[in-house]
Amino acid sequence: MRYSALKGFYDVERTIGCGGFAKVKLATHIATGEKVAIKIMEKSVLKDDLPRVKLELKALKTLSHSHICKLYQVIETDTHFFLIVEYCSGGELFDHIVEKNRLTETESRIFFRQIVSAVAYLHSFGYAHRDLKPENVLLDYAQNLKLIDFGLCARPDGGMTSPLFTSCGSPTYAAPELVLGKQYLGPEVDVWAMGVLLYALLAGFLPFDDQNIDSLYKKILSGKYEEPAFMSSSSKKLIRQMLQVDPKNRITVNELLSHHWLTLGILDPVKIKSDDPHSQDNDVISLMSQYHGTTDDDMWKHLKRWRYDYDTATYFLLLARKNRGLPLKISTGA
Ligand SMILES: COc1cc(O)cc(Nc2ccc(C(=O)Nc3ccc4c(c3)C[NH2+]CC4)cc2)c1
Repeated sequence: MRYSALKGFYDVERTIGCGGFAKVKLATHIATGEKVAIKIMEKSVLKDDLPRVKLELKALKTLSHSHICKLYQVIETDTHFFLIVEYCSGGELFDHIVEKNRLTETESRIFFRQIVSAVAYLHSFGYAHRDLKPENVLLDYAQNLKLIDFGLCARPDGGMTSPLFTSCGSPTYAAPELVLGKQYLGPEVDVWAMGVLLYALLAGFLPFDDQNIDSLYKKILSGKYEEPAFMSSSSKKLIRQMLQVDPKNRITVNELLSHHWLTLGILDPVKIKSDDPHSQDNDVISLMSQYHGTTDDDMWKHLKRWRYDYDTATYFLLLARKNRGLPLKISTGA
């Protein structure tokens, strides 16, 4: 299908993912030649899910973290939403686990620290992801972990206190209180899902799995799962603390940050460090101001409105190129 809104700005290539009401295409940002992913959503299909898109956009525009997939540009037409985001060339963490059968405790620790850092950062803004599953955890070119798909994330008014009613996310990772449709508070749901993720990293299969949805729910509500013999006792203990049926007994994200299993071999607790969301980079600014035939000051004034338009994408993508030690260039694509 031709997307005229992208014409001249992005060369759209193959489909790399398709979820419920969205399709994700690989594309090239013409001005910089950088690869991007474009999440395409048809408004007619979205219908009453439209507020979720608005909520995700609001979240993504405030979030800037090395382990959260970056938003570059938003294009809205009468019929579509286009989210231009960071291309995670390593694909899904899930495929990485399957390929290696299961990961060692050290490999799992490295990935899990990144997940906890991203989720703690998200929670510090009062958001909960609520759909943490291996398919929503991608890898970039350097095997850094990237959280994606904040379509279900919630920022209930008044931070995390107000209960969220909508049951959402995929059942295999759904916490018991979600399965019961109980009033629940976001953060604990993410801790349960991270427990399922850590189990999948270490075991290579899921703690609760069943073809039949009712028996899957029964297993989740029982909180009983197999503890493979090859798992270390400290790993088993940590997973038990995360897969507590009663959310009140579950370990919190903050306790995870300094948990000995996570800090083993690394002195400091996991940092929720976020690279400065919108730092001013003068090399990129001067290249863009030359290209636009304007002054550095005016270019920065224009950029720091963070409109998430094509110039915002060009700025972020040139910054990404610079961080990869590549030469900076802007071309007309002609
Ligand atoms: C903020 O980031 C978001 C937000 C959102 O709502 C959805 C996404 N979705 C993405 C889905 C996939 C990719 C992606 O890059 N997928 C990808 C890349 C490379 C390969 C694969 C998938 C699979 N085969 C191996 C190679 C990027 C964003 C992001």
